[in-house]
Amino acid sequence: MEKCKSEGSKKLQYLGDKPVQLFPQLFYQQPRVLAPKRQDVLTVTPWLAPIVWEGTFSPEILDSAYMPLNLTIGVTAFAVGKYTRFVSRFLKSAEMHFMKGYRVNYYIFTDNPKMIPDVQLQPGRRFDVVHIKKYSSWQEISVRRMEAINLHIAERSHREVDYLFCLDIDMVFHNAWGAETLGDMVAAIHPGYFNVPRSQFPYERRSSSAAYIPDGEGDFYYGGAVFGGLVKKVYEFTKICHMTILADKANGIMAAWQEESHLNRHFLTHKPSKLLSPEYLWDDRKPKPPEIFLIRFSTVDKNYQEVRN
Ligand SMILES: CC(=O)N[C@H]1[C@@H](OP(=O)(O)OP(=O)(O)OC[C@H]2O[C@@H](n3ccc(=O)[nH]c3=O)[C@H](O)[C@@H]2O)O[C@H](CO)[C@H](O)[C@@H]1O
Ligand SMILES: [Mn+2]
Repeated sequence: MEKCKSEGSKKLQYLGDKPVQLFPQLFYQQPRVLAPKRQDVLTVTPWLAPIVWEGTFSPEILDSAYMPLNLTIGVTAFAVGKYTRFVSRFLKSAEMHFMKGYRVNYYIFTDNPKMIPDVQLQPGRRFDVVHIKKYSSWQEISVRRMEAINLHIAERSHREVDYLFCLDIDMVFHNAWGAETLGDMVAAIHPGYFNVPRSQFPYERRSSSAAYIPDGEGDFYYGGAVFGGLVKKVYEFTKICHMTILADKANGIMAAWQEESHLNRHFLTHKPSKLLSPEYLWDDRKPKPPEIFLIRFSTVDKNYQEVRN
């Protein structure tokens, strides 16, 4: 009661006659209804989710809307076994390009906290090491991320972040990744399949799997290395993916591309509200087509055999 009273007695300050500037003045080109910025790529899905491409958005306008919200953006990344070697490059490049000017919490999940390097972070940014067990196969390590992220959101990160991105660690940021990526539920188009008929998507094709997608269905092929959204949405999403993964496990099935197959199955019926173009999930081994103006986040070339054993 006392506390309420003393807070209630705070007076509003008189600020003089200066008009309060609700919207800071910004100068930018008028958007033109009949002159779309990109005509060479799809910029909106049939369910009206934007597809984010360089040239379609203004970082200044977006920052003027999102900065005042004082958001904290979370990142989960797993470094289990030999994948600890990727942490330093990942974090250093993220400090240069990922959500610059925003508060960021990195959550690095590992079986070996001693191997996580101490990377110098910008003010307002921090990282937490989350100790997890190591599963014996790389498939199990990859697929169990859904469960671990889901538990971590419930226990901790739901209180600490507004948005959460779940990223592969064998990746490097090369260019800006900003507020244009924020959305309720965000998926990324896989760099290997943006120009491929859906009959050739590597969806799980066995009807006995909970990740099954029959021929003739599907929108895009999304990568498992990048997804995110409002922390509550990511909680629900990871919960469902973990459940369908467990259902497969009970039947002795591992989907063709592990959790990526389950993610694709889920996004077929629960359409993401925003899509990231392959600028946000690239693969350095691929030649860059002219539609990709810049690469923001890309895989590190690695020796699969060596690093997974
Ligand atoms: C570009 C892209 O969409 N990549 C997906 C693709 O894999 P990748 O071939 O990129 O798989 P990967 O070897 O990078 O494994 C996925 C992630 O799991 C973690 N990890 C994996 C193994 C291990 O021993 N220790 C460890 O920490 C690590 O964070 C890694 O980045 O297929 C995988 C499932 O098969 C995932 O869906 C990846 O997201
Ligand atoms: Mn990867």
